[in-house]
Amino acid sequence: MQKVIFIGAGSIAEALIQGWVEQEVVPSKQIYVTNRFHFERLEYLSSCYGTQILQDKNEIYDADLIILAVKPKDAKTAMQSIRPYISPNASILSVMAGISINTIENELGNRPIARVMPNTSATIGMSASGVAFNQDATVIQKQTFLQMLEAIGIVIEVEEDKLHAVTALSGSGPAYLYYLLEAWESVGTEFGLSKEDVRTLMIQTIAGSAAMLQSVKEEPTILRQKVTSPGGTTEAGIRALESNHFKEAIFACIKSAEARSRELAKGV
Ligand SMILES: NC(=O)C1=CN([C@@H]2O[C@H](COP(=O)(O)OP(=O)(O)OC[C@H]3O[C@@H](n4cnc5c(N)ncnc54)[C@H](OP(=O)(O)O)[C@@H]3O)[C@@H](O)[C@H]2O)C=CC1
Ligand SMILES: O=C(O)[C@@H]1CCC=N1
Repeated sequence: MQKVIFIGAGSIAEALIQGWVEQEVVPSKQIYVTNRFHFERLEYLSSCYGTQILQDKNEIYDADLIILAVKPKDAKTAMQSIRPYISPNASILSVMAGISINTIENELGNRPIARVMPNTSATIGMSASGVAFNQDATVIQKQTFLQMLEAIGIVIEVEEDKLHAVTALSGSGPAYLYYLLEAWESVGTEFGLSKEDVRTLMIQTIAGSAAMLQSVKEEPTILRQKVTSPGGTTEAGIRALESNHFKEAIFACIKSAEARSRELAKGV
């Protein structure tokens, strides 16, 4: 990629920029960023990562790749604002939740489009991303998109409709784990442990459990059974989760997020 332009320079844009710059996927001098009002943010990104600030929309014309990274509610205005300046040769990578490939084609014309759902762990090369392509993306262009996404973590290709579920699971997923850690810290400190000690223990517990799932290839149910001694502490804990409707809460969480992604697609 010679010239990459981010339309929207918020949280996920920073995660992608940091991942791509550190993994040397795109040299920082070839990455341009723009926002609507928040120009200090553009200066912050330049100072941290060496990215360029888009000074004039005419600079969009020779971009090879446009990254759409604005909130879904701002999607149409953002696309309409760049439409007169995009060259027919530019490809699009959109990370906007819910915004369909069809909507992007209607606004920006038929061209290669990757609709991607990454997560903020892209910052450290650990994103879990889903991607769907439009029909204009050639095999070579898909490979290029996939290489960019593999540089910031793992990626799976899915049918576009399944991106709503990917968004609810892995797109939002880091927030659920951070929320869990917040709860563990609250209860751990009730027992007199320091917040720092609880954090140290539980971050390693999350990392160790994830590494076990990746390396030993056993079902989560089996791994759970290996922790759960009959009549022991884990059994008591799991029973409390069940009586407090843990599974129902998780189902409600993912289904609400998936439904919200579908609403965003309709502009609700
Ligand atoms: N955060 C996350 O974990 C993830 C987010 N996403 C998706 O990424 C998108 C961005 O999310 P996030 O980074 O969190 O949002 P942020 O609010 O952090 O960033 C959005 C940015 O878009 C800019 N913007 C808005 N309108 C325009 C416009 N017309 N032209 C140029 N820039 C504009 C805003 O600038 P200003 O402040 O100046 O208005 C802001 O900096 C969303 O669609 C979200 O669904 C996908 C995966 C994960
Ligand atoms: O909360 C959101 O809408 C975005 C999409 C996935 C993560 N953040």
